Amino acid sequence: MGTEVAVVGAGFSGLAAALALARAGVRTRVLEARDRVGGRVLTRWLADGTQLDLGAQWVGPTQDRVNGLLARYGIATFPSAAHGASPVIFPDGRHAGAPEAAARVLDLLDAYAERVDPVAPWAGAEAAEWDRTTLAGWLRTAAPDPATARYLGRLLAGGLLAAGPDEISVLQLAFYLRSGGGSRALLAMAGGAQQDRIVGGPPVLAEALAAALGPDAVRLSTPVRAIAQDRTGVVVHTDTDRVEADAVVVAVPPTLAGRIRYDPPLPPLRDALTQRMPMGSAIKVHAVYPEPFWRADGRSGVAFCLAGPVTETVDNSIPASPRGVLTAFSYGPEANALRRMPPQARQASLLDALAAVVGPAARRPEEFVEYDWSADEWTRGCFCGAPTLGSWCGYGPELRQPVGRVHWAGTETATRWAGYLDGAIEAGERAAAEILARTGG
Ligand SMILES: Cc1cc2nc3c(=O)[nH]c(=O)nc-3n(C[C@H](O)[C@H](O)[C@H](O)COP(=O)(O)OP(=O)(O)OC[C@H]3O[C@@H](n4cnc5c(N)ncnc54)[C@H](O)[C@@H]3O)c2cc1C
Repeated sequence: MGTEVAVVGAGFSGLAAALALARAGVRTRVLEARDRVGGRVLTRWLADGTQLDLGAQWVGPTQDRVNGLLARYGIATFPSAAHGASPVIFPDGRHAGAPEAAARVLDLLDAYAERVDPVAPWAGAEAAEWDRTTLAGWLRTAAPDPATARYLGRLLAGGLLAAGPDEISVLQLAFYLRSGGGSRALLAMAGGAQQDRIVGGPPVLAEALAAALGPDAVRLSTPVRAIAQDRTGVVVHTDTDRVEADAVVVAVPPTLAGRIRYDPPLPPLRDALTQRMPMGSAIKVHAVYPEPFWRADGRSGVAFCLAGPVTETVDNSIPASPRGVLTAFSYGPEANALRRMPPQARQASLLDALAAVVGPAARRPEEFVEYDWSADEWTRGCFCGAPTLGSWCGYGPELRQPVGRVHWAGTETATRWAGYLDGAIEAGERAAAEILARTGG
């Protein structure tokens, strides 16, 4: 009998790992807690066929892995909508351009990113200092004025990592910029990570990957509770079953990997890492209107807000539907404040924020759809997990280091486009390659 590998999690990372192993002739069994594949992607359809992507939604240039898979399975994309002005909205309600000095500070951060090794961010000469410096603290001296500091704090900590600028280190940000190819690649719509959307939504690709694995390769509604290993193999325990294998790929965010029981227990530094990579905190809501009325006023619906519960809005209407979809993102402390509100007050606060972007008609959507990934047992936050202050240097080397027969995947372990669908695929393929290298596959 040949090698057999169990994969925990049927997100893009677990599916990519399983496919790479299956292609090399390795028998795989994917165990997925939810009753669906795809993980942090979820598309909901309104009765008239309007597509609402509640999780990941964009792909862009240089994301070669995800774009390659879309091409392989014949799944089309369409450009994100942005017709008209895309202002920054200041706390006094003024619509204007981004603070002028922001570009210079971004250049400086991009230069920092160039000095980070995406495989070993903890290893650089400045790593320790950057790892203990918060983005907010750094901006207090690097940005020439408070408005620029506020703008960049919300843009970078919020927009990229769904956190507050007090919560992330300069090293984590520099790593993230490096991993995605620089601030412009990460932040731009056209030419950047927000360029395109997927016809049918990202779950279509996850379902294509699962189908390529063949029937019965993925077991849904099967949370993995424990992983035991010894000299001869691993045993993966679910609520009802035990799966024996030669190795296991754990393709879930580190914080969820820490909720699985291990026998023998994880080494101290690896377990400590799982305690120090909390998920980001984002709330993504969709307000749906009979049409994208803001376009008639010359507004794109794309805006960046310097105050209030919403940091970013985008026009998420799709070409195939006449309806207008405005999507708002709230991050970090602002998202947490929203969670503390009763649902009606939360909705009113979010619609007020949309009204500040496109006018009072925003307060009367036909549909209002929110999804909070922090409330989801099998994700517990988004967009991804990130090391807390000091943790890259303290525990980074444990991130991808296998523990015996247990290998680690998930977008958090990627070196390129970490935090994204593309990074999830890289990570899965890398974990598969580790196993193949060790089994001579
Ligand atoms: C709101 C939002 C917006 C985003 N926007 C974008 C975007 O526009 N573009 C982009 O590229 N990325 C985006 N992302 C990030 C992207 O979704 C993730 O990087 C990617 O989906 C991560 O894939 P993964 O396989 O590493 O992890 P996951 O998708 O989290 O997969 C892990 C899987 O493991 C399962 N699981 C967890 N614990 C267990 C267990 N104990 N036993 C069995 N199964 C378990 C989970 O159910 C899940 O299916 C976004 C994410 C969110 C939530």
